[in-house]
Amino acid sequence: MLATSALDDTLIDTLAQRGWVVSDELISPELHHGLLSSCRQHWDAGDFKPAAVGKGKALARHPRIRNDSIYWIEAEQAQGPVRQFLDWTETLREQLNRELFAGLKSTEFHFARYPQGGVYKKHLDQHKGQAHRSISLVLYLNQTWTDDDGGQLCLYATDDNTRELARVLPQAGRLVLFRSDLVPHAVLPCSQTRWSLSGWFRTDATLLPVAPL
Ligand SMILES: O=C(O)CCC(=O)C(=O)O
Ligand SMILES: [Fe+2]
Repeated sequence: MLATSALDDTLIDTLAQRGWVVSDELISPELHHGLLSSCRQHWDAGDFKPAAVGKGKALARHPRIRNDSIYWIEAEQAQGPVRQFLDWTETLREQLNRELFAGLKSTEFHFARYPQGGVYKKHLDQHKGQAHRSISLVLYLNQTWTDDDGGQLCLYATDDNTRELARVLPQAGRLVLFRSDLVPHAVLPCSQTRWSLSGWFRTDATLLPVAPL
């Protein structure tokens, strides 16, 4: 398998029609191992910060809503597996623009670490009144994960956010794409440290100087 693959027609159609899609085939084991190493190096270097919720003046830590820590990837300095991943997301952005929606202009990605007991309560990734985040991407990095470890990503219906559509186990190399504006989702409590790489395809070209989610 190549280190990374393009989305095939089925994945593209599913994303277009259903608003979310899961694939275990897009990122090679070598690449997600490399990303996990890089993620852990940033953790060991003390680069992660507790994640906040909200925006602008309302931005604050709410550990009962989410208690992960994140490290925003600096694209200009990215090397090795991170560079390879970011280059792939550029190809993906072009593919999504070509085959689905025009107008994805930029991306942003962070590593995330949920401690034991980590959660992220139900939310949408698009801030109210700000349509910049269009497609969300999550790639799971733990090498082993079983049902007993919890930490599933729960996806809910757009028209009824109490109706659960799927529970995605955060297994190594599994990648989820979903509409940031339409798919409510939550991270269920996990019982081992949970590592991931997540980010957004945006419809604006440059990031506003605000702290993201
Ligand atoms: O890690 C996940 O499964 C989802 C994380 C999430 O919802 C977010 O960072 O906005
Ligand atoms: Fe989210």
